Amino acid sequence: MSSHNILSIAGSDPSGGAGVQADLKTFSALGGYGMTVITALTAQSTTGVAGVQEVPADFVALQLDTLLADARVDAVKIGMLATPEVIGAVAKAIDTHRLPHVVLDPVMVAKSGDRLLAAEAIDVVRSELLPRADLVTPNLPEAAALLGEDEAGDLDAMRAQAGRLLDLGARRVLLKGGHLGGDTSTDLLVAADAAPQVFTAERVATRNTHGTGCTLSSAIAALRPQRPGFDAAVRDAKTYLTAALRHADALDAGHGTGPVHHFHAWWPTGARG
Ligand SMILES: Nc1ncnc2c1ncn2[C@@H]1O[C@H](COP(=O)(O)OP(=O)(O)OP(=O)(O)O)[C@@H](O)[C@H]1O
Ligand SMILES: Cc1ncc(COP(=O)(O)O)c(N)n1
Repeated sequence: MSSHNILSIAGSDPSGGAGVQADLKTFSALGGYGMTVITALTAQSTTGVAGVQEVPADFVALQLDTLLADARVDAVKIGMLATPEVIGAVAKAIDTHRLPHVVLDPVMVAKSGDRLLAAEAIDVVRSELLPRADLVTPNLPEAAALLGEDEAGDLDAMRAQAGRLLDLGARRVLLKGGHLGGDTSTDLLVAADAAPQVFTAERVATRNTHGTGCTLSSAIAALRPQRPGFDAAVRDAKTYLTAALRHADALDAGHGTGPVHHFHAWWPTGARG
């Protein structure tokens, strides 16, 4: 079988831990062929974001239309979008090119606390992108911002908020519980037409968690064309992320919150599909 083309629409992180750099490493490790449309440059390291240079929306549209006039895309991961105008360009491309398996990571704030999405753009993510995504993967602060509510503090509150995100028009929601703390890290997958599923992994004792959200969403996009449904793709993506976290301390990529390790030798060939 020919390989799958996986497109990342996201920002650039020079430190290689998040953004399109993390996405490409993930796609390759999981057997996909990676493509990118870059929405913003960041000046960023493991210690934080020094600046953001947004790409004009019409140039994001030109990147998308040029690529998609030529190449088949089998799944899409959307990350940092920066402005309402860029969100509009991406929403239009999803419709025009009928993009399949769209995984939306609604990136708002970097782990370092720096803003990666204009505050006024949250309404546009809710109205333009949530209904167009096949799966949206918010962390707890992002879910709270999309709903205009306080952050969930336990699994019951996560269930309720995930349900309200479906009410807003999302097809499927993977609400990530990484911010809850504890010995395990638990995420909740809900869909309008299926029973909720809980995915729990050991919490890896590392400070190197830069790009965990980027890695999980791009692993889901890479695996979805190789799996029968999103539940199997999410299960295996979480296994991949947990292994990448376990190997993170082998890297020496800066002095702050370091990246996870996309070292594909530990990912069994059979699991690539
Ligand atoms: N220390 C850890 N050990 C194992 N899994 C973790 C750990 N930290 C986070 N995770 C998992 O990583 C994924 C992303 O976590 P989180 O909820 O922190 O999302 P995020 O804040 O969007 O990530 P990012 O800050 O990279 O955007 C989730 O599946 C979460 O359960
Ligand atoms: C370009 C880009 N995209 C996404 C993130 C979020 O990742 P994190 O929350 O781990 O900082 C980031 N820091 N930079």
